[in-house]
Amino acid sequence: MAENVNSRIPTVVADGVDIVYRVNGTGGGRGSATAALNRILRRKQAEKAAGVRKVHAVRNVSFVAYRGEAIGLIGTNGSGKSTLLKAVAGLLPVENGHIYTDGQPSLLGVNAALMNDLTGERNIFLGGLAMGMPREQIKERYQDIVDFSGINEKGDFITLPMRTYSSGMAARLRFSIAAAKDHDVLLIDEALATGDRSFQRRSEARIRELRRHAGTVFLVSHNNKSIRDTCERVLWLERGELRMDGPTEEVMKEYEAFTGDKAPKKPAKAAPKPQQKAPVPAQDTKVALPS
Ligand SMILES: Nc1ncnc2c1ncn2[C@@H]1O[C@H](COP(=O)(O)OP(=O)(O)OP(=O)(O)O)[C@@H](O)[C@H]1O
Repeated sequence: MAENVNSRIPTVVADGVDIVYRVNGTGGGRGSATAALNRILRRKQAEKAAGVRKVHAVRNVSFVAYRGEAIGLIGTNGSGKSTLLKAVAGLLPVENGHIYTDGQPSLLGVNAALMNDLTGERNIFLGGLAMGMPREQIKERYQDIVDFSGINEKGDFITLPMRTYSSGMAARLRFSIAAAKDHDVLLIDEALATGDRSFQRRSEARIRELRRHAGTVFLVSHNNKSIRDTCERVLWLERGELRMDGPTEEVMKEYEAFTGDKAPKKPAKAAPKPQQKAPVPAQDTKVALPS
């Protein structure tokens, strides 16, 4: 019953959010050959080309997230998932609309603070401090973080600089540091994609735990299984717009039909499904992948 009450407490409210990137100097550097070429080729637009180009990454997105929810954010490449997360974390301004958050959102908490030239060990302290953990608490949780990350499974890597880690190892350490703290709102961008299966399982279990501690978790992933295993609600963004917001299975079915992922694994069993595949609009698929 207590959970029911908790689940009605809003933690993130996005109200008609637009996010626009402004890219400077899309015409090339002032004196560069590219700029000169641009002027020749696009005389009329020369001024425009030297100016600012806008990328409208998120369009009129509204949703309310509640305490205790784990919400998956899905969508094809370039659909605005990371952008929306950054805005919820307060790292990007919104052009129109508002984002309200209750508590401190952490975009995997420590990305910005970690330093490649420092050892994993040092980075655990740095990341912990950046998330506002007291030094004593970091010391207490240090070994758990190392064990969770699995960095030392194949040798004493935690005492080596982070630049010597593979991208998967670095992502695991980042997630492990971030997950050591109970967050009000934890925003996870693809962290689970880089780890191996056993790390993914540990991470998923930890996400479930974080939810129980009354936080809200957002998970961006292209791994549909991770989304299904971790989230009970999914927001589907496409070309910056919120296409669907609903229970995981409902949204995933539509999304997989859209991306064509609903590959018939066992044709014999798939017999009744062609009906669902047929209504997928062909144009949608065509416009879905800008990058
Ligand atoms: N720093 C930036 N400057 C300009 N445009 C950007 C910037 N970052 C992202 N974009 C653009 O914003 C749009 C949304 O990008 P975003 O990274 O949010 O998508 P995504 O759904 O997270 O993609 P992916 O699944 O490929 O990671 C894209 O068109 C992208 O080109």
